[in-house]
Amino acid sequence: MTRPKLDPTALEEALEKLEGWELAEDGASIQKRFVFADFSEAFAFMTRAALAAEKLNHHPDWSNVYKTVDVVLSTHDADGLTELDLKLAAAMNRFARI
Ligand SMILES: C[C@H](O)[C@H](O)[C@H]1CNC2=NC(N)=NC(=O)C2=N1
Repeated sequence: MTRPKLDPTALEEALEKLEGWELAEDGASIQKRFVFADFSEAFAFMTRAALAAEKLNHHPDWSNVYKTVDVVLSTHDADGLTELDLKLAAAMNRFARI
């Protein structure tokens, strides 16, 4: 099911509450760099995030180098940002704090 794109005001408000997330240069995705204590912590985060992504049927574009995970979220089906990106971003912030 494709969700509607967020309007710019709703997006701005949501981003204020999502610590560390910012609008990417393309304006159609949000991004955050997570830096962990070591690779093991980074990979544990990715495992949790991957399970949450599967549950939401909404998947991150991400890369991992050692203890750093760079994440870009967008809704490819909608060519932009939807509620699903905010949900996954919030879940990732929770997992990064465990
Ligand atoms: C067919 C399947 O439901 C879709 O391709 C889903 C899968 N995961 C997805 N993930 C993301 N980030 N955006 C999508 O549009 C998307 N679509």
